[in-house]
Amino acid sequence: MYKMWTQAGSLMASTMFIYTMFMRFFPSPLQARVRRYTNKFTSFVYPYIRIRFHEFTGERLMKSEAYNAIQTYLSEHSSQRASKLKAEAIKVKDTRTPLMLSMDDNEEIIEEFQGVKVWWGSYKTTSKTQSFPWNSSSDEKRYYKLTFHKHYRSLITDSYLKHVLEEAKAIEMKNRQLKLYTNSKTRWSHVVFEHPATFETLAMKPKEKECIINDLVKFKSGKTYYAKIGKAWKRGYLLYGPPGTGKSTMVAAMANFMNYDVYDLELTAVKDNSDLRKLLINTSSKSIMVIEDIDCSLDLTGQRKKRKEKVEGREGKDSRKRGDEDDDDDDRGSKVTLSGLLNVIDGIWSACGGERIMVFTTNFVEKLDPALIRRGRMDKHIELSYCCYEAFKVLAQNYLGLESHQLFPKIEKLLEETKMTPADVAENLMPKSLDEEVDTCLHNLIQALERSKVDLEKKKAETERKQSNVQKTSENHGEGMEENGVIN
Ligand SMILES: Nc1ncnc2c1ncn2[C@@H]1O[C@H](COP(=O)(O)OP(=O)(O)OP(=O)(O)O)[C@@H](O)[C@H]1O
Repeated sequence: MYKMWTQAGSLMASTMFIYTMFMRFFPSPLQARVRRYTNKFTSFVYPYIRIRFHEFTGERLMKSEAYNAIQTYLSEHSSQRASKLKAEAIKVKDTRTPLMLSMDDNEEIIEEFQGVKVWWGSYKTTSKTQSFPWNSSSDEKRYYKLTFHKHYRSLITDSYLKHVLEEAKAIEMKNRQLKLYTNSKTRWSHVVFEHPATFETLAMKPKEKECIINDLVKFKSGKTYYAKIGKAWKRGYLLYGPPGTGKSTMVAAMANFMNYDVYDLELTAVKDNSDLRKLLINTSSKSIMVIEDIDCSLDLTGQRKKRKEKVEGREGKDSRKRGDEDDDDDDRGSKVTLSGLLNVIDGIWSACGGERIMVFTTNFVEKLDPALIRRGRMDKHIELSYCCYEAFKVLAQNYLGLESHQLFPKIEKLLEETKMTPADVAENLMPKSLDEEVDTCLHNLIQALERSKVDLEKKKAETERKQSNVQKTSENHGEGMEENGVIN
């Protein structure tokens, strides 16, 4: 054994010696020729192809997009397979972004694509840059190396690399942080969008929910379809219903489902149509543009109304209130008009990049100008209404983890007899203390529903009483007039 190691050692030393001599004393044309033959010989005995993807490319050393994509792809795939990983801590800005794990230096992973094995390795080279003898620094250059059998050259270079790039794009989309943009005058500012609402937690009839989800899915995958029919790749949704029925929650669920940024356009903060145009030009695709309470933001005569504060203490509305106060001065001279809004939506907003959703929300659909909500602008009209039994079941699951309970039939009956918004149902279901029992929460809801039923009956009786009074008065009035000979 010892003898074998000694022989191997001396063989290596001789090879190194010959190589050094060769590099030193042989003329360079001869060196090139020898290298060419060596390469040919190596590829004959070593039938694998190796491709390097360097981190920086070009003269200006731009970060290579291919390298980034491979890093993203391998970070997803290597975390299960590589034995040594390193965490890309810089990418972790909040808890929503998954920790990016990538292969450590000199690590290798093997994967199979259509039954063909490929090897990925992560390496770095260090070169010394020396401006002056006393001032030298080392330069680290990283690269990924892909190795595969030369027999599968076209499969790997055509299909596999395309697959890697596409997967990387999808992973990036999945992991990207959504942003919530809000406007002031002509500028957008943004914060990270972290609303937890999803379609699973949204309380509404399952069939209606499924219909909306299918519509969104169809829209997302409709790039070629929209191009074929010559229509801008955009879709409008009108969400209407009483306060607290989940319109804002649905916008958040849509954003999370589609993985789109949200632009919350506050029209009352925009000075005029020209500023509105500037704002809308500065929006990106893969986004949802929301105009909440459109009936309060825009007047059909072209004069803007001051936004009314409807529901105090609602999530996300406090900041808007503050925004209104800040922009009071601008409010006086603002002139965003309905036609201005329509022109911008149909013109610039449609023309600058696809994959855009526009959402209007309102409590009073009947107040809106038909031009604003006609199909083609607002393609889908969705009514969000008072809590039905099916919606209650979603809330019971969300808030109490309950699928069924003996009190459910009673609640079902009460929900049919009264009108309570999902917001109020949710509020009653929410445990008031850590140790509050599920039964107590359901009883709280039952009591609230019973109170609401009594109120509703009282209101109904009151309206009926008023109506009959009006009828009586008009009858008496009529009789009086008949007596006076007005009506013959
Ligand atoms: N359909 C729903 N599903 C789940 N939660 C809901 C639903 N509707 C309301 N909620 C709850 O009530 C709160 C208020 O709802 P939301 O702001 O979405 O109502 P809205 O219809 O937009 O009201 P407004 O018309 O006042 O803007 C939400 O934070 C959410 O917790």
